Amino acid sequence: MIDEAATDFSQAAERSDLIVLATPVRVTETFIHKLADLSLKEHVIVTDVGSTKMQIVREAEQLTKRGVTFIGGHPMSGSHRSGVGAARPDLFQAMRYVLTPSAGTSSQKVTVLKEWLKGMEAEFVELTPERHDKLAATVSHLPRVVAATLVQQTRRASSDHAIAMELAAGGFRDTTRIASSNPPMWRDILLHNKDNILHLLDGFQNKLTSVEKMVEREDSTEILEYFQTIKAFRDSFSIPEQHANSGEHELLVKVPEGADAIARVSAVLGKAGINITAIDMVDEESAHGMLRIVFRTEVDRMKSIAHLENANVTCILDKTEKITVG
Ligand SMILES: NC(=O)C1=CN([C@@H]2O[C@H](COP(=O)(O)OP(=O)(O)OC[C@H]3O[C@@H](n4cnc5c(N)ncnc54)[C@H](O)[C@@H]3O)[C@@H](O)[C@H]2O)C=CC1
Ligand SMILES: O=C(O)C(=O)Cc1ccc(O)cc1
Repeated sequence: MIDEAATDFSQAAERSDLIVLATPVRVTETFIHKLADLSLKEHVIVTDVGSTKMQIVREAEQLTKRGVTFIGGHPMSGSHRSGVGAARPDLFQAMRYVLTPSAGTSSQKVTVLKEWLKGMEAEFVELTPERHDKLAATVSHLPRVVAATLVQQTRRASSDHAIAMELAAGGFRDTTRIASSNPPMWRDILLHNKDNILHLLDGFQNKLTSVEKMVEREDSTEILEYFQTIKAFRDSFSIPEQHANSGEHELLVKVPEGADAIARVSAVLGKAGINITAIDMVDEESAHGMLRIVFRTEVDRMKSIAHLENANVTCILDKTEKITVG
């Protein structure tokens, strides 16, 4: 993935034709600030992939004032995972990629940037930073807060009833996957998009209150209408599914402390000719680490369970699988 690495940001930036800032959004602001003091190449394009745009584009005005082209960007795809291990060649395929060129940005520079990014096979869409932040708050930022709060609520039940999480089914998993997202990244997003998020939270709380009231009233007609109207809207659009996001072909394996789990499990699956999309430890701090293996297909996942069963690997598959290996 990396042909040549550099540890000195300033030196690398001054040699670059394209600079893509891919850090948490508040860190991105500090890098933009640093770039403003450097002697960048005349034709350089600076862009970013941050989940918020207004504050970043505002910060980048110091670059534009110096004649440096900055075009804000936000690929609308990713996952709850972070780090290079979460990368996939098709992660952005057919997904929307928002660009926020300013009024003064030359369309030729936008074309050059799209040319650089074309290998991602994303669908570009141009928005103002304001519109982007408002819409991102609705479809991405508020859902994170809701998922996190849902998990927080469930945590209380699980501390009173150990069996609670064993009862959680696919619905809980689908609704809360994003609660496992990268905390520093989301802290920064909430702080950057504060006003839009606060506004939505206000509306959301009102909606919860209406649900509360109709349940209190035991208003069966209203409750039915509520679910019907929402279902009709949700069924009216489809969201392209990325395997990396679905979590459907994911296997969680509990491994004992100190085990060279990744190597051993990879060896078994490699010998069986099963491709692994990603493999990593998800709970390195607990005595029993949790190994997450992501497969491209459900067939690969099922085959893997069988191969792990047959192999002498001392690990216990996640409780929901009810299978013991070794
Ligand atoms: N994860 C996702 O699904 C998506 C993320 N984004 C945005 O992309 C950006 C990057 O997110 P990810 O790639 O997911 O995160 P990541 O955690 O995988 O990568 C962030 C990188 O920033 C580096 N970093 C953090 N603080 C730093 C600092 N002070 N100085 C230098 N480097 C620092 C980290 O070492 C890491 O390599 C964020 O702005 C996020 O809002 C946009 C679309 C999707
Ligand atoms: O995990 C998911 O499904 C996502 O929605 C990924 C994502 C995270 C942050 C963004 O700014 C855009 C997309």
